[in-house]
Parts: sequence; C-alpha cells; structure tokens
Amino acid sequence: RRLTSRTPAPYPPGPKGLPLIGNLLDIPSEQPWKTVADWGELYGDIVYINVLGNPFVFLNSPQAAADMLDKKSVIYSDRPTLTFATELAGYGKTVPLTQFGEEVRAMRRLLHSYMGTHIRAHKLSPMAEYETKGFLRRILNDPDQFDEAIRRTAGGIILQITYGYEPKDHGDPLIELISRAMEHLATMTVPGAFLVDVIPTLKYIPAWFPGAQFKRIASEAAQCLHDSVETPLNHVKEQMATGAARPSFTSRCLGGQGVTAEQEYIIKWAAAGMYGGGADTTVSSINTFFLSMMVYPDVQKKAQAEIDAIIGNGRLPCLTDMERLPYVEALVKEVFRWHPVIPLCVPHSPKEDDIHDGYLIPKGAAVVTNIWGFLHDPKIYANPMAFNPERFLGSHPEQDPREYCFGFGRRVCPGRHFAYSSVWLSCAMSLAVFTIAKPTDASGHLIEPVVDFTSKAISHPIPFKCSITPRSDATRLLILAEDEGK
Ligand code: HEM
Repeated sequence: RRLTSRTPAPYPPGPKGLPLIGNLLDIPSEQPWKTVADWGELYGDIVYINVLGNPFVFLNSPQAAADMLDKKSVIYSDRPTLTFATELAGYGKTVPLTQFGEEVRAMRRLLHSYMGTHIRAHKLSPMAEYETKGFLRRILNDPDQFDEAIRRTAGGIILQITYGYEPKDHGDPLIELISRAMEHLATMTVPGAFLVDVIPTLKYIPAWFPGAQFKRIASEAAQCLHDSVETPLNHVKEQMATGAARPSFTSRCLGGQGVTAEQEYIIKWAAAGMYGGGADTTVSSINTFFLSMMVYPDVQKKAQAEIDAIIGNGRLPCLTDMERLPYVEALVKEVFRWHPVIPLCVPHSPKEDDIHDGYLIPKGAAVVTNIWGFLHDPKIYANPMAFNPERFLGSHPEQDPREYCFGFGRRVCPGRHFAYSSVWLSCAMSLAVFTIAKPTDASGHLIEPVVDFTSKAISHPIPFKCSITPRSDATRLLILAEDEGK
C-alpha cells in the first residue's frame, strides 16, 4: 500500500493482540528478551505491541537502534511515563527516569565532567583499587559469602566516589537505606505492578479511600527515596564544614563557595543517579564473571597465564596494566556480552508522534531496545551462547559489546567508562589471586552450576555456589600484604 498524505501511517508489525488487553498475555515473565528476539525473526527489526492500550516498540537490530535513538535523539530521549514511580513515589527526579530537558542535561554534564571519559574514569582508579583489594580480603576470609562481598564492594566504590563515604563491612546504615530505595524502584518498574500505571487518573483518588493502598505505599517509598538522597548529602556538607571531607563527586560539585538551591538540587539528584545506576549493575557483571569462570575453566587458565607472564606474582594488576593484558580485556568484554546487565535497556520514548521507516511511532510509546538480542545475534557474534573471549582478538574481532550494552543516544550510560574500569579491576585482580571452580558436595562430587539469569530490569545470575581459593601461598600472602598496605 502506497502512503499518501491522507493515509495514516500504520504501526510497525507485531503479534496480533486481544481486544482490550492487547498483547498482555504475549509477554512472558521469564527472560522476555528471548521472546522479543523471536518476534524480530518473525516481524522484522521494529516490532509493535500494545499492552492494555499502552504502546510498546521493540528494536531488534543495532541499525534500528542507531537510526532511531542516535540519529533522531532530539525526538527519542524522553522516558515513558510510569505514574506510580515517577509521579507518586518521587522517582521522576532520578536521572534514569527524568524526562529529557534542562535538568537532566545539567545532571549529565556534571556526571560527564567527573567520569565521562576513559581518562577521567582512570583518575578515580586509586579508590577503586583500594576497595577492590578489600574485596579480595573479604573473599579470602569468607569465600562462601562472595556474593555479599561483591555487593559490599560495589556499594563501597560508588559511595566513596559519590560522597567520600566508606561504608562498614556489615550492616552499614547508608547502604541499607539506599538499597531499600532501590528495592522500591525494582518493584515499581515491573509492568502491571500498579493499576495506576494503566489508568493514570487513579492517582487523584485520596489516600484514605478504600482500595487506595497504593497511595500509602507510594508515600512510604517517597520518604525512603528522600532520606536516601538527603542523608549522604548532609554527611558531605557536615564533613566539608569541619574540613574533613574526602574528595568526591558531591564535595567537588558543592565546591568551596555556596551553591544556589537550584544547583544543589541538580548536584544531589545527579549523585543519587550514580548509586542508582552504578551499584546493582556492576554487582551483576562481577557475579557473571565468577559464574563464567567456574563454567569455563580453560578461559580462566589462559587469562591467569597472561597475568603471570606480564605482571608476575609480586603485585596485583592495576588499571594501567589494561592494555598489556589483551586476553583479560577480551574476557571482560565477553562478560558484558555473554550476559548484558540490562537486557532490554531502559526504555526511551518519543516526545512527539514520529513516522519512522513509514511506520507510526506514537508519542509516549515505550521504545525498548533488545540489547540481549543484539549481543546474541549469530549474524554479529558466532556461536553466541558460548563464552569465548577469542572472538574479540585477532585480525577480525567481533563488535565491541560496549557499543550496545550501555545504551544509546542522549541517554547513554554516563558511568560507562568507570563501570568498565571497575569491573575490569575486579576481574583482573580476582584472576591474579584466586582459582574459581565448581563447588563439591559433602561426598566430594562436583556440583554442576545452573547457568540462568533473573528476569528483572537489571538481570543477575541466579544465586550460585562457587569454590574460590587462593591460587598459591604466594597469592594468599599478596592479598594479605596488599591489605596491610592500605
Ligand atoms: C555494568 C555496569 C553498567 C551497565 C551495564 C550500565 C548500563 C546502562 C544502561 C543500558 C543505561 C540506559 C541507557 C539508555 O537509556 O539508553 C544506563 C543508564 C544510566 N547509568 Fe549505567 N550502567 C552501568 C554502570 C553505571 C555506573 C557505574 C554509573 C554511575 C556511577 C551509571 C549511571 C547511570 C545513569 C545515571 C543512567 C541514566 C542516564 C539517563 O537516563 O540519562 N551506570 N546504564
């Protein structure tokens, strides 16, 4: 059918829905990115569905993502409205959920000037190296709690660079407060969790009205978010007043002189975005690293051989070694590809109706990029389900997954360089000192790990056991010596 000025553009193709509920039943709750990739095979790179009247557009090729989100970023840089999270619970002020405009630009500018390039990210390395050495010691002391050590370290790194705050090893009140705020957010972004997201006018119901329980949940969440933003900000201000503030993003932005209330607003929400964007995401990648090393021991040995040959066992690898360890670098890229942390990206949304490739992309639609699909597309990555760092070496390396896994256009992850450096450090230092292996049961039989991942927006390996032991007495001593030197 030829389009004329009088023919309304059609929506992109997609699975046919049911009356009223649309495609509600077509989206599986388990790893929906696989279904979205299958739709790509059936319907093409741009797929349209509607869920209870809300339009969703899925992008299934890097070209489609680049054409829409990079080239037309003027249109496609908003976020879809989530009435419960953004309007009722206050998360609309956080960087990832704010609509694109002057405020988010100002926040992103601050983040960019602090960590937005390789060089700036590397300047933060002494603190990341300090915390990662603590990570090795925590694992050495209690290897069964490696998951807890990963969380404590990722949280510690972000809190140090954001607020100059060094959390306690266990039960730190600030980590607990911010984690609660993050958990609230995770429940709010599950599609269909709150009816008010489908029928936004419900937001006008007063909190005392029968059935308006959601309003009370929203105000509790809003209070928790408020506390998690104000508490660390006040900590920095108090430290600055006594001259005891450690260098951090917040102390740098607040500067020596007073800032206006508007500037403080931008600073505190940009800072909150760093923990929100940077803690749970790096935890996922580091967990994926341990899982993959257990399942692919030959890859682990090769990386360790490279570290032994280039660095030796007299010291730990540090960020300035990155270029001298090409196999380790390829391995870390493969961690980011094998299981992308945010498989369906954070949805973008067009601020106006757009006609793209002849299709109507309606204003306010959730435009969802299938990052997992790109990174497991056999046309781009040979044998994509296998963990194979070699794909990034040699004269014809495959596409660098960092092009995809940190998002697109004007909303691309502002912490991507630092995220990569910090995950690289955890991987390289752990490879240098530990053997990561399948655990054994009480009778000494190997326990085969289940390789599977959660289906939340930030996806993690499902909890697994792992045997982590020092590679030798020399590496044990290295961990202890480095720890004493801190
Ligand atoms: C493994 C680590 C990480 C991954 C895979 C990751 C990935 C992403 C992705 C896919 C997005 C959405 C981009 C888009 O909408 O197109 C994003 C946004 C964001 N990330 Fe990251 N990220 C990581 C670490 C970090 C770190 C360390 C920080 C800061 C310290 C950070 C801060 C943010 C912020 C503030 C946003 C929201 C940007 C906006 O909406 O404008 N991220 N990240």
